[in-house]
Amino acid sequence: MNNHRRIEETIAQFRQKLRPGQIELSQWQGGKMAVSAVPGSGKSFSLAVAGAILVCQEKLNPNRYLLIVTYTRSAAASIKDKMRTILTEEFKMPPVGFMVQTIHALASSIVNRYPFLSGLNLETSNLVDVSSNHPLILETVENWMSLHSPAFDALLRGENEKSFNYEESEVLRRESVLRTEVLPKFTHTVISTLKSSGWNIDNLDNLANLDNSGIYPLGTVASELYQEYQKLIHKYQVIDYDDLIIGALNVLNNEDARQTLQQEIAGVFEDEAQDSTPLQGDLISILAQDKDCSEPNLVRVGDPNQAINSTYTASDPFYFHQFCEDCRQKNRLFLMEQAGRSNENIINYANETLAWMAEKVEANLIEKQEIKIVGENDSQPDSNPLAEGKGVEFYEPETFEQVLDLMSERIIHLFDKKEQEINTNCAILVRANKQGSFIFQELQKRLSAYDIPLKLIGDRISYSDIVKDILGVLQFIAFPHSSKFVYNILKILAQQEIISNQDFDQLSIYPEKFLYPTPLDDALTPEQEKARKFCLKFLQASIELSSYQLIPFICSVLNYDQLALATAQKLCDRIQKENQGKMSLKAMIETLTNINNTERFEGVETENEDIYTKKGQITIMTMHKSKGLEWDYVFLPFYDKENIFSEKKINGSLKFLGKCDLNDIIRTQLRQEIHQQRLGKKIEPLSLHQAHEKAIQEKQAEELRLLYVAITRAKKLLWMSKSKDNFQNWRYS
Ligand SMILES: Nc1ncnc2c1ncn2[C@@H]1O[C@H](COP(=O)(O)OP(=O)(O)OP(=O)(O)O)[C@@H](O)[C@H]1O
Repeated sequence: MNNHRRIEETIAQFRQKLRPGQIELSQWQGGKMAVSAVPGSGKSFSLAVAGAILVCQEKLNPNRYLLIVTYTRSAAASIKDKMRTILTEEFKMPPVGFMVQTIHALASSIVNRYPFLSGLNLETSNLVDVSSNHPLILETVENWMSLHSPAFDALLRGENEKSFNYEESEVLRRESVLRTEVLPKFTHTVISTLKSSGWNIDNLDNLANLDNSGIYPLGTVASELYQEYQKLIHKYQVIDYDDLIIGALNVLNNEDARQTLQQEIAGVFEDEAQDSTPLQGDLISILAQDKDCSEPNLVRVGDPNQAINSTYTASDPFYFHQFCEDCRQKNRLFLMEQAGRSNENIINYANETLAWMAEKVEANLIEKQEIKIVGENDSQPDSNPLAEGKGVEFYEPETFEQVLDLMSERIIHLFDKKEQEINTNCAILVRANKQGSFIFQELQKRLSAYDIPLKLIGDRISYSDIVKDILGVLQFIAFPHSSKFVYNILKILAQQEIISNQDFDQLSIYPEKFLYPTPLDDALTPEQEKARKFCLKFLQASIELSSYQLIPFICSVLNYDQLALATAQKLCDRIQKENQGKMSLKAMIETLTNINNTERFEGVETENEDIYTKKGQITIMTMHKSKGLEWDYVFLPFYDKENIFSEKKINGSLKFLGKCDLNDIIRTQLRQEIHQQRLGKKIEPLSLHQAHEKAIQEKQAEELRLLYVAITRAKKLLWMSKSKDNFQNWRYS
């Protein structure tokens, strides 16, 4: 049989295994296509199959290849692996003619190829991963506050400006709240929303439009913060992740470079398209453009109901939604509705819950979709498996203690059978990390007589967090009279769950009073006293221990796990090396500040996703982390759909700003402006009240989508419970 016929036959065999939606994807030959898919329908699986078919049919090669773009490294690795296997084992072809990259790896390869056109210099600049507590953001806030702009004064005066009389301790308190709690998040939102949409620093004046919409000139605040941030980016010669995308787009402004890249790229497939930002969408659209065709060779695959990062990152499902609408009008929208992951009862429950969710929030925030079971001859092994018990179990005992008892009993029953221990896996999914550590401790006690491995996946194991924590403690030791450093250390202790979350602004305004109160000062509460004792413990250690022992001591107080301790040890070695063996407090702070400000950190990731889903193991992790994964049994012990609609309480220290969360307001207002600009429409900016209402809806919808993601991870059993004394206040922590 000749090679061509063999390939055609293999393609035909593959297509027989595909489901509706997957087939159309595998038949794609050019132009725009949108695929909206339900959870577990095989998005990554079919992208890999369709990709391999295209590579073989079009004889793609390193000079003209298919580009597949994803948003996480693990997804990229998994698709790459699948495509290699299909090409080599099924098609007996070399694994070439395609490239799978995360969007940032793609941007960086373009910038590296055309450094002069990008406007960036990756050789001399460090790449920084900016979050709201990154030093660049904190310095931006600090610099802006020291400008004393009228916009800052408006925030300081707060909602009831007439009753504010600039009394010293209240000014200090409000400044501290703005500096530590409000402005870092606000700044991060502004920067990431504006930069990721390509809002140029030259047209910041347009932001003043927003100022008509409420008591605070938020547009002016946003514009001033953006300028301060950009000054720092240039001062420190660093590049953030949005700069990378902007750099790649700069390259594509050059006609020669653009045409070269477009000629190389036969088409672009995008996975998880609901997670993209406007400029990321622009980048792939331009790369996918074919010179002979009016529209790009672009396939975007996603699930609008799995958009779970859009209220705290710049990713915005609005654009995938628009793309789908555009394709729908041209009959180029396809649905992947069949999913073989879960038992039918779980699927029915997920569908009912989604329909209920769609009723609860505004249209477009929840996509009405229905998961269908796969056909009889489906090729997925053990598709829509038999249920364990009823498949869906729901408990509502009086107390959370009873929830823990019920959950332990169920787990013991499930894992008691020897065979199952090896062949099945299980996850307990929680909303917040500290719920996870609490459950972990409680289950350890209850399951101690059984040999059932429990694995707690925490979120705080990244290298950059460790650097920040140690630096924060050392800065406090060096400057215990600084309100800022006292505040930081209290935050670090609370994050590590060593002390409880309290009003840290109040404690840190006058550090001396807090650390060394006199009998005339107000007595501290037991929780405040505990926080004070930990601070003093660090100060005491700095006197009693040698500087070589200080970092290990800090790590032991912060309860670091083995992985974090190993990282801390590496840091000590690095500090020693950079300071010719000297480990003075000053040297440690300088080195760590430098690392923290300018370096890009790869977390210490010895863990890959396989350890989350290991057979015979019970994994405890957040719902956010569970996206893309699946387990035989899934437990949701904090399940409470109604609770999502209870209004989030405003922290007492923030009350002077009114009922609205300024971070949510600015995100909503900016997004509306950006959406309008992109659609070429112009409407009045949202008022403060409208933006507040809209932000609440968006947050609730995202909480619902998160719950939907968690529900759809289960294959054979979905176990849910809510107790009358549920930990309501844990939900948003
Ligand atoms: N046509 C098919 N034939 C055989 N197996 C399939 C088929 N489609 C999907 N699968 C299998 O279904 C499972 C789920 O696929 P995949 O992980 O790609 O789903 P997904 O849509 O990305 O899920 P999620 O949205 O929940 O992340 C995988 O084990 C995959 O191999």
